[in-house]
Amino acid sequence: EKEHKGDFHIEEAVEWPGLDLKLGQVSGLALDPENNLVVFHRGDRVWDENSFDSKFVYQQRGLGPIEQNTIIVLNPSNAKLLHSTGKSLFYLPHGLSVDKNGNYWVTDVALHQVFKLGANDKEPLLILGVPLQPGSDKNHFCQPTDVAVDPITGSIYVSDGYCNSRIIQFSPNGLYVMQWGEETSLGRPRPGQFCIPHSLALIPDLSQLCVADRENGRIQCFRLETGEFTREIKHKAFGRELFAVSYVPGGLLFAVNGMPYPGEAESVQGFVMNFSTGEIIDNFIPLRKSFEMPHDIVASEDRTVFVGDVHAKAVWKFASVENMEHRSV
Ligand SMILES: O=C(N[C@@H](O)C(=O)O)c1ccccc1
Repeated sequence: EKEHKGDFHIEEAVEWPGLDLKLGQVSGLALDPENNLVVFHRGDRVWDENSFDSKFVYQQRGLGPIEQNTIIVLNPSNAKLLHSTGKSLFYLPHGLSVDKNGNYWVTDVALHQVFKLGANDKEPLLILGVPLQPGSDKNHFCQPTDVAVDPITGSIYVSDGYCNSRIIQFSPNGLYVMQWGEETSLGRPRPGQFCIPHSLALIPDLSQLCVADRENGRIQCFRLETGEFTREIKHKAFGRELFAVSYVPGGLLFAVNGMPYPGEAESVQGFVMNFSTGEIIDNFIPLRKSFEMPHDIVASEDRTVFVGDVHAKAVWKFASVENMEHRSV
């Protein structure tokens, strides 16, 4: 029995049939208001070293948008397909979140855009950014990675991105409000500096936004209203890269890291943390197959966790189990 603190322990739900869903690269996961699993995937398209030129301009626009439905909604127990949408809209899906009204919010790193889609609409309700044009002003993104909407204020937060180092806040109807963040300078990364802000976890009850600062291998959290830095969560066990974060009300923070660099000790895995102390209380890996590039993580209030992998093209489900010692008393 592996070491873990307290009585919280999760392990793969091996009855979940989501490992062979015949999806493309799985880039984003979210849970909708009915707690169904929403998956954002790339169909037959892949992001590889030929996808962009040195100025971050997408090189395969001649292929046209992905023909398959890139947003699919699954029953969280048996992975049955409930709904799908998002065909002929996207080139390289990346981030996904679902707002309290069930709208899908996504980012596309090839289009350098952010989209709001109604659950049953074909036409987007809102688009931010200029198609296929990278940039770093108020109207352009550069490979935006994720988007999150504050359920209380309706404010929109975008993590921008692979080739920018900032978080931008927009008003509920998409007007630029403010931004914060800067590139990591040489030496030790300082608060508010990013090296690929890669995933967002919005914490409405604490009015904070936490960011997976991917290549700095850390989580940084900020005040929603001001962008003021509140804290950093970083552990040696994360290794060099921290890919994604997800928060569940009640105070647990979930994360996944990256594959270890050659010779590095820290293995690729999921983490469960106590948000207020930042302490790791459990970690987890699949029983079936292995993490290759776990790219997004989403957790529900009953502590069910899903992890999507962009290289394994798989979605694992994890569930919390009673601690074995508990049962013996
Ligand atoms: O990080 C990369 N990709 C993943 O994050 C993703 O696929 O979202 C990547 C980096 C360099 C070249 C090609 C891909």
